Amino acid sequence: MWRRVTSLSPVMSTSKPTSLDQAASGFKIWRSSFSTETPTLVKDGTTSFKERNPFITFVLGGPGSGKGTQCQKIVETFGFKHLSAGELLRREIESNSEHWSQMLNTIKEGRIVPSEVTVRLIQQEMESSDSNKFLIDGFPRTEENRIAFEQLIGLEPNVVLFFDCPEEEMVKRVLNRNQGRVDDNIDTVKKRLKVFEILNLPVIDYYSKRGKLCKINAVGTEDEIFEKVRPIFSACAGK
Ligand SMILES: Nc1ncnc2c1ncn2[C@@H]1O[C@H](COP(=O)(O)OP(=O)(O)OP(=O)(O)O)[C@@H](O)[C@H]1O
Ligand SMILES: O=c1ccn([C@@H]2O[C@H](COP(=O)(O)O)[C@@H](O)[C@H]2O)c(=O)[nH]1
Ligand SMILES: [Mg+2]
Repeated sequence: MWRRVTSLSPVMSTSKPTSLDQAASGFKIWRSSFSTETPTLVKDGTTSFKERNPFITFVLGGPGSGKGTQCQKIVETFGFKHLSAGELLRREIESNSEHWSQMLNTIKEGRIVPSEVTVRLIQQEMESSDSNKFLIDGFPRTEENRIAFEQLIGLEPNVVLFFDCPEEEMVKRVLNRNQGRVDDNIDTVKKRLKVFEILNLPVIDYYSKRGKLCKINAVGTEDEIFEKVRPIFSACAGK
């Protein structure tokens, strides 16, 4: 059972990534079910997921920066499998899965769902996919997310895209999105922007230092932005 342990504001003043992430979710996690050992991840009885040597792209950026829009174009042009972490969580909520109400509240408040939950959902989707090229959109949101992915999946991303967009533009896009999302309102957007700045920017910084970051100016039309994305994948796809 998840239990509310803190409010958002004290979270913002602490600097420890692990407790930050847990507190950002607003819930205590059932740590007992969390193993840090790399699982065998056997897909068909013979090949582990890791042995498939998948090409993994993390797609990061603030709320409304255009991650989903650009992922769609990458899928159409380069045939990747698109996994939106937020979408996977929304699907869990819609299917009334265990903890759906905690997930819904977390999303309404712009906080972060525990890593274990999100990584398991991503893992299931990757393992059951026929594709070997993945766009993981909106994940990792925190340093703890990043570490949990590396430990559970046993892999790092090949490339990390970062859609860099001014806050004013992101707010405008989110408020005009009109897709009925519970977090597309000004109060939640303000919280999501804060969470992005405090928890997600350190992840972006980490990948920048590892030489994996492709920073893209996300201002312009959707097509203009895609023309900056295209060369990143053309190099490996021959298109
Ligand atoms: N370059 C652009 N110019 C104007 N509007 C855009 C652009 N790219 C996307 N949009 C629109 O902005 C909204 C947000 O885009 P999108 O859903 O792709 O963002 P996102 O980064 O996935 O956001 P979130 O993190 O909230 O899921 C959508 O309504 C989309 O149609
Ligand atoms: O790894 C993740 C991804 C998302 N969330 C929660 O979902 C919402 C919406 O995510 P989008 O990527 O914008 O669709 C996000 O604000 C978080 O509350 C998450 O917890 N962990
Ligand atoms: Mg999105």
